[in-house]
Amino acid sequence: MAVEGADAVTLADFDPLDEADILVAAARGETLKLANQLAAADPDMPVLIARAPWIDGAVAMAIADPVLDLASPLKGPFAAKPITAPLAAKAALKLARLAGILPAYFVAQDGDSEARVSADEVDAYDDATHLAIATRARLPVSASETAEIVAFRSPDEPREHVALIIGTRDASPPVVRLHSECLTGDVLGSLKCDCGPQLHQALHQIADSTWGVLLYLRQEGRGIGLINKLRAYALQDQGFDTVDANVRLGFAIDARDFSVAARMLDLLGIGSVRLLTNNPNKVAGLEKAGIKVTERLPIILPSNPHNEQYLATKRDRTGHQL
Ligand SMILES: Nc1nc2c(ncn2[C@@H]2O[C@H](COP(=O)(O)OP(=O)(O)OP(=O)(O)O)[C@@H](O)[C@H]2O)c(=O)[nH]1
Ligand SMILES: [Zn+2]
Repeated sequence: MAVEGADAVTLADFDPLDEADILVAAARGETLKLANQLAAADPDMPVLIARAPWIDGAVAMAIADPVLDLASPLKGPFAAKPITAPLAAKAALKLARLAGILPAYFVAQDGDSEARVSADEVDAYDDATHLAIATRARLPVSASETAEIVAFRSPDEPREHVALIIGTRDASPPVVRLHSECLTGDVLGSLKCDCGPQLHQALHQIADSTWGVLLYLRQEGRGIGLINKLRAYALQDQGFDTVDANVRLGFAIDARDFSVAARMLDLLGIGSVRLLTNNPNKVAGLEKAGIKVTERLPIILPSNPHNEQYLATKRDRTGHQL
């Protein structure tokens, strides 16, 4: 049972004897000073924290959520236990990322479960090959009155992605922008990142070219979801940068999978692109998934006092060419 989803009633029902251990990401185990214990030494493995009598629902939430570290310094000491089902433990952490919740669970060994899912099924869930074109329509936008929108979805995944095609298609490689969803930047005009201005600049750069495509990918928060991104923002308010905030939460620095974008391009019949990005990982991700990147086009916008540090971190720690 997800720690963040438990309340007193559901937890008592799930774990009447208060003996469920707690599974967290390895990075969280490190913050909790468990990494030097043998059972928690593998940095690729989640960590199983042995349940102690003083670990109630509130303490479990403090274990799960690093944003609470300042307000409720953790008690401890915590003891790590060996993980008997490592594939299932890893799949559980991936499931948390897909669901946009904190990677922390109460673990009961036996008992009834509402649903069963295998590690393979979790892996297959976001497999980009399941994506198909659902529909397409004309969509005049401010950057181009003749744009066309194409929507994509896969049978199990509720988040649909879209492509906006601008200009007149010919045999030349289109200018392509992979834009990852950012509700705060795209919709609310957040100054903490560069997403909103990049989105509009990209649409205009595409409109100025012969033809191009903007892929709007539902990868909010670099793939960790809106609420976890806002938790990362709360950690940034405590002094951590965007990289360390993700790691403290127990996620990869960048959890996106660009094979989704490659699949969308493939379905549109596009095999080579001129990619608008400063992020070498986007180039590598597309190339690895079989799309040829003939050219990388920079997309640079002026910083503001609120995103200066964020952009510097992108340049210094995640290899962005800024
Ligand atoms: N986890 C997390 N995600 C963030 C943060 N700031 C912005 N994002 C997300 O980062 C993504 C924006 O990245 P992009 O602009 O697509 O890509 P990029 O890696 O910066 O590369 P470019 O193509 O050079 O812009 C969006 O999904 C945002 O929601 C943050 O501090 N933490
Ligand atoms: Zn943003």
